[in-house]
Amino acid sequence: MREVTPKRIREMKGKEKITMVTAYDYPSALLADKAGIDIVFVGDSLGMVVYGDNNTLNVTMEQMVFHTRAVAKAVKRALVLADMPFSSYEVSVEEGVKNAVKLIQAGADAVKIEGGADHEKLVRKLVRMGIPVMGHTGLTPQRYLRLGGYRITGETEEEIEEILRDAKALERAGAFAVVLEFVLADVAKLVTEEVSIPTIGIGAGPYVDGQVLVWHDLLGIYESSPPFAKRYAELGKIILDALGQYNREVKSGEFPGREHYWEFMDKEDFRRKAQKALERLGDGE
Ligand SMILES: Nc1nc(=O)c2c([nH]1)NC[C@@H]1CN(c3ccc(C(=O)N[C@@H](CCC(=O)O)C(=O)O)cc3)CN21
Ligand SMILES: CC(C)C(=O)C(=O)O
Ligand SMILES: [Mg+2]
Repeated sequence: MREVTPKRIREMKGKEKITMVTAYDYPSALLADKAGIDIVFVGDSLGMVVYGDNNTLNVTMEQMVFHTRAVAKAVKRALVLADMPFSSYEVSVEEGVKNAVKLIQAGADAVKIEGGADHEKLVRKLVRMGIPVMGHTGLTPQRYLRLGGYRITGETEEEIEEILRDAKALERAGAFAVVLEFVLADVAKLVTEEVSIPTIGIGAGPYVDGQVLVWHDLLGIYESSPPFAKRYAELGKIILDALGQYNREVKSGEFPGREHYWEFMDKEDFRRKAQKALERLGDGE
């Protein structure tokens, strides 16, 4: 059992802000855990930032299982959370349960689903069988086609009602937290006051119980980050500079330098051995 548990996350509401960041591979997860992040999250955003799609709809259970395994091997302290991908839980509660189990068996401590009120039965079932669940409302990227793109939510009475209904349904069904994505800050504040479980915002302002960002946005290695993401570094630029320098040094002969290769000290010794080796090859023909 890792140090940060769903119970601990629940207890942080109103006391200490919850930090969450995505990670999709072993070295990244190692760093996120070392930095003291509370929740290391294998998001289905990997379909976009790792696999190059322009939405998250093609992400498969197989991909989520493989990336979750790599991340779970690295994390010692943080809670490991895995996204349920599009179509892995909508068809039936049975299928949702089977797929959630696959992510848990890959090393996740909890799973996240998009929506709330529509999945109350699934959430209740998972929680009763011992799988902690995080919900997700506001902008739900798996509804990309119906939404016609990614935009802010919570502007109309109907949307505010829908977001509140989702959050309350998740609370009732036993979810341990809920993500509020791209929600007007006033609405996120209202939801945070209305439910007893922590709210974790992304593009939802400061009046929430925690924040989540996508790895590639935070570190500056993705060209089309959402407008609400803060870039804490420009790793893309650093990587580009390093690769450019490598390319130039190989072309010019500067790399490999003397410290990066090994050679015979005694050239006569080498000449004799090489001669023997060449002769033996000749015999075999
Ligand atoms: N790299 C990355 N970061 C994210 O935060 C993220 C993903 N990917 N993929 C899954 C979802 C999708 N999210 C997004 C993506 C784009 C916008 C965005 O750029 N909105 C624009 C308008 C875009 C449009 O017109 O389609 C805006 O200015 O509001 C918002 C949320 C958040 N999530
Ligand atoms: C944007 C976050 C909350 C997410 O669901 C993801 O990264 O997949
Ligand atoms: Mg997601």
